[in-house]
Amino acid sequence: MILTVTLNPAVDKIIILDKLKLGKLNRVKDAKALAGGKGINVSEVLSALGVDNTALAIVGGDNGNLINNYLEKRGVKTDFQWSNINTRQNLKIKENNSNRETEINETGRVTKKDIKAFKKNLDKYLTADNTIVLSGSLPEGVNKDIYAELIEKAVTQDAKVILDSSGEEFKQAINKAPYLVKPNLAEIENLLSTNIESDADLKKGAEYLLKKGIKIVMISLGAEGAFIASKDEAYRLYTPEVEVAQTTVGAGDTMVAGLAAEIDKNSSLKETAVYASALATVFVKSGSIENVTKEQLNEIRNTIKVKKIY
Ligand SMILES: Nc1ncnc2c1ncn2[C@@H]1O[C@H](COP(=O)(O)OP(=O)(O)OP(=O)(O)O)[C@@H](O)[C@H]1O
Ligand SMILES: O=P(O)(O)OC[C@@]1(O)O[C@H](CO)[C@@H](O)[C@@H]1O
Repeated sequence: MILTVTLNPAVDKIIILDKLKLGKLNRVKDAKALAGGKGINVSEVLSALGVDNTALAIVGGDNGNLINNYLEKRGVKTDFQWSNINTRQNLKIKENNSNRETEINETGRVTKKDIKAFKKNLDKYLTADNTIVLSGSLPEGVNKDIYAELIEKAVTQDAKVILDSSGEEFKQAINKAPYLVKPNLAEIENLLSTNIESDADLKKGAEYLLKKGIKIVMISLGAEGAFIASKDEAYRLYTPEVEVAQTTVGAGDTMVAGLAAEIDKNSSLKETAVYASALATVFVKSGSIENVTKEQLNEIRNTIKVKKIY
């Protein structure tokens, strides 16, 4: 089974307007509030695909209730730790005239008690049969080594950990050898303090992570596609150009959902990468995975070009 962990979930408030006028009154064309946070998005995609999974998260207050109800309506299985602190709200501003997206994410906060209870609950899921997705930033009140600590525990139970994080917590976590990491370009550049401009640079970046004992490295490159590597093989994937239907927010999470689904099935590295890339691209093109048909997914899948690096 697949489990997703979101220590810092959010209500995503999406605001759509023609052009954002800073320092002026702006009237919005459309607005909606969705359940968000990276692991929760992964669970939503998996559930829409009919892949068995449970979303674990710390939630609280009215925003926690909104997330809970939203997921319940969509048939997403959850096992939430309830906090006395209201879950954060993240603002996403989409400008129709330019397609520019501006994200304003709150920090989020939990107590030591929330974390202790969450970890205790998570322990029961750490078994060899499970694939565990650790995703997103950490709220205030959580130590930066928490992902490292959770990976260390999962590894001793032979659970496979997929990690999508950044900053200090990412740096600490990679030393505990999660099964797969999915940095985007900025995250890997930041980790290595270098610019990545070529396939050779991508290969070097992936090698740095593989040497730590990580089995698979998937580097997502936005509209440019992705790069995947294990110690035995590596591929550069070129995805087709598509028009952004709504927003690219959540494209990375959709890719992680695809990776988790394929890894849980023990698919080949190439098939895993192609499926995850196709899913992310079809999400960008359609605005959601909910209404995507198998035919639409296959159409994108067949247009992805794959170059073998080694
Ligand atoms: N503009 C785009 N056009 C086509 N495909 C895209 C676009 N943006 C993202 N994708 C697809 O989604 C994948 C993940 O995107 P990206 O590298 O931006 O991840 P991310 O930064 O983790 O995303 P997120 O915005 O969810 O945090 C890409 O590898 C690609 O397959
Ligand atoms: O602040 P974090 O945890 O880094 O990212 C949170 C977030 O921006 O990521 C998701 C999209 O990937 C959104 O649902 C959510 O608002």
